Amino acid sequence: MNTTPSTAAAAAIEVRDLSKRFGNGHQALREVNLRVQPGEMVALLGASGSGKSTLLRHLNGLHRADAGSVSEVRLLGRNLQSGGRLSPETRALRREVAAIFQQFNLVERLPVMSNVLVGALHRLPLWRSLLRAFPQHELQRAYEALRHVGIEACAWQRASTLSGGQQQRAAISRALVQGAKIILADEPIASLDPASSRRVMELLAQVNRERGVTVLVSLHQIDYAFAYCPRTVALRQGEVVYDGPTAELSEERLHQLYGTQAGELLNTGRDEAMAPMGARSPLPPLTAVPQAA
Ligand SMILES: Nc1ncnc2c1ncn2[C@@H]1O[C@H](COP(=O)(O)OP(=O)(O)OP(=O)(O)O)[C@@H](O)[C@H]1O
Repeated sequence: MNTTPSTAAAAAIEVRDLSKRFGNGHQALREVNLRVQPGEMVALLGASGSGKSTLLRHLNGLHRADAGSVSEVRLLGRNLQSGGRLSPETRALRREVAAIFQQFNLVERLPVMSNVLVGALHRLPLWRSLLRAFPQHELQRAYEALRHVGIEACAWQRASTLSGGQQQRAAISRALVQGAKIILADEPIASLDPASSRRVMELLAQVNRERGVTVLVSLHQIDYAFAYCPRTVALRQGEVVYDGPTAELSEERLHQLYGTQAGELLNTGRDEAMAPMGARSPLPPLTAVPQAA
């Protein structure tokens, strides 16, 4: 993937001068500027509390920037919010964006299949979406998406019964069914074991590679960024302190950028992130999952 932004095409994600001070006075983001081109897979790296979740939430309108500021967030060339106000396009734009956020991922009491079919709701006429009357081809698409991520056997289980890794895979199938052009994933591998982490990252990378979906994924540790994301944007105390090729983020550089916090981003199992997928066969191509119209 290209890591050098070109100015010609509309960016998938464009953030200008984004600042956020919460009601308690805490400044979580400071004049963040970011441009992500369509088809990029970018890691958003930072120690705990550096503003990763806050930034991602601004990108789907869950948070609004400081009122009256000059901030602007544009997705796919369209305005999502500016000056702390959501644009009338927000709703339409949310259909193009899949958010894989831990707290809001799945409706736990509903079956996995119902959660995945939520991705298709925006394509249905009102009466069908009110009655949750999904046409056969949408059911088929949802089933194929679950099959692709390897959890079709769980289709009719309550979402609450899935493991953490399976829940993330269900959320990725929902993104496939939605036909999202952008995936925002907020620490999708936090608290997963290495094998599940690799599986989730491989799936995100595959959707990026084969469907051209732009992926912005927040990560606590650099290892998985090295393995899967050509570009890294690093935050420290709400500021972008690095934006460039992940390969150039050496351990020494991280120490320069983060000082004592660098240990939080390093350590861990680079070997685990880089390890081959083991005896399991590689992921089949995504062609089995029909594209959303
Ligand atoms: N609603 C809120 N009200 C007040 N402060 C908040 C709110 N949400 C986040 N913060 C603060 O803003 C800062 C950035 O938080 P954020 O959750 O974005 O960090 P993060 O990089 O995602 O951290 P982690 O890796 O631990 O998830 C933190 O200091 C946090 O306590």
